[in-house]
Amino acid sequence: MKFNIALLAGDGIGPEVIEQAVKVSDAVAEKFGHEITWKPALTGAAAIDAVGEPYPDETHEICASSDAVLFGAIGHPKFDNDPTAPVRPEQGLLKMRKKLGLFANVRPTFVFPSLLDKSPLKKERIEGTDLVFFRELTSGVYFGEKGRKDDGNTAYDTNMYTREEITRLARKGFEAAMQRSKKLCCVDKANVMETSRLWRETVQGLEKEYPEVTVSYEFVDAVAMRLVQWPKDYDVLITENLFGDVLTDEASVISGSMGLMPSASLGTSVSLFEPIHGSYPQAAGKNIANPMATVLSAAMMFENFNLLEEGKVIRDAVNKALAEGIVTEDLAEGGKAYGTKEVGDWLAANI
Ligand SMILES: NC(=O)c1ccc[n+]([C@@H]2O[C@H](COP(=O)([O-])OP(=O)(O)OC[C@H]3O[C@@H](n4cnc5c(N)ncnc54)[C@H](O)[C@@H]3O)[C@@H](O)[C@H]2O)c1
Ligand SMILES: CC(C)[C@H](C(=O)O)[C@@H](O)C(=O)O
Ligand SMILES: [Mg+2]
Repeated sequence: MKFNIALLAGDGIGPEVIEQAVKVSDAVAEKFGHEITWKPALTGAAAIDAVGEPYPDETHEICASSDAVLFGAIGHPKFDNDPTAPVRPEQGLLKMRKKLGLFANVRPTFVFPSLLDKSPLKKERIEGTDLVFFRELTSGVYFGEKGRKDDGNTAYDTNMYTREEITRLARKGFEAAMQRSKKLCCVDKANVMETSRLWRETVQGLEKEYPEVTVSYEFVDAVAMRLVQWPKDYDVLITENLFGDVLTDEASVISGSMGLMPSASLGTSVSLFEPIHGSYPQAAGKNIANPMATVLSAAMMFENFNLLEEGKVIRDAVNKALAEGIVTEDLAEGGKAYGTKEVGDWLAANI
């Protein structure tokens, strides 16, 4: 098959981890006889520096006309440390998600057998964990009205959801649950928030369409605790934008590192694949960031094209690297730490 893939490297470690994912994807393409044409485009702080805005129209055109988007990470301390900056890299990410209609962010959490003993969590608690978050990605408090009043001394962000936005995300969760263990957890704060009560009401209304799926409704604060205490109790979780953002970073402790967590953002047209981590500015240019989250995002990209064997060879290579200790410093624990590039080279050579 022939693919055009938009390549948005972004900031910080973005270009370094993207380079490895490209290398590994090219190795997969060569092995299976595919042809990938990469379409690099600007985003994040790099785009602000170059053209004054974080998601330029030209980048959008490239994304919208490609078969998929592979995204690194955006964000730079010069913006993080300046709350008054009028334009921010993160605005580009949100604009991109909205304009591409990427309403469902799929964030799997699973354990790697060779890392079980390295987790700060007890092995018997996490062994066998295999859960997936469906995080709503284009609405909620991220996109509601926000601003300042009282001469700048009062700030507000509005959380807002429509029944339709909840329904389309929840359906993705129900459908995934049907393919898995038929267990769905709706994570909300319905004891306090009206938006969460609409989530609960809407999901309850969908239950009759999926009679085989057992649905539980849990408050987000309790899930934050139970997720690391009894992760195996969960299978498919659906939740709003902000709760999903927070809980999925927390879930990275179960897998072993932020540098291992991939995601797929799905919507109405093109799909996007990105690690859940950020631009990790402390590591930028040092060749120490773990590229596996981005490499595994590329695996999700192949799988989304229904190229399951292609996805599997990437996963097998990552598992082999972890088992053989070909890891970056986040997983080295005093042992030998390989560079970002060396891990990428190893993975590509083992495809
Ligand atoms: N999707 C995105 O592009 C995205 C996501 C999150 C944060 N950000 C941005 O990134 C910048 C930094 O944010 P942050 O420090 O809160 O989050 P971060 O995810 O960049 O880093 C948090 C921590 O996670 C670990 N980590 C992250 N990626 C890693 C990797 N590939 N290998 C090894 N360890 C890794 C590191 O310990 C790091 O200190 C900010 O500007 C933020 O807005 C962007
Ligand atoms: C950078 C930020 C806007 C983004 C989010 O909150 O969605 C990030 O944390 C993520 O998880 O992709
Ligand atoms: Mg996040």
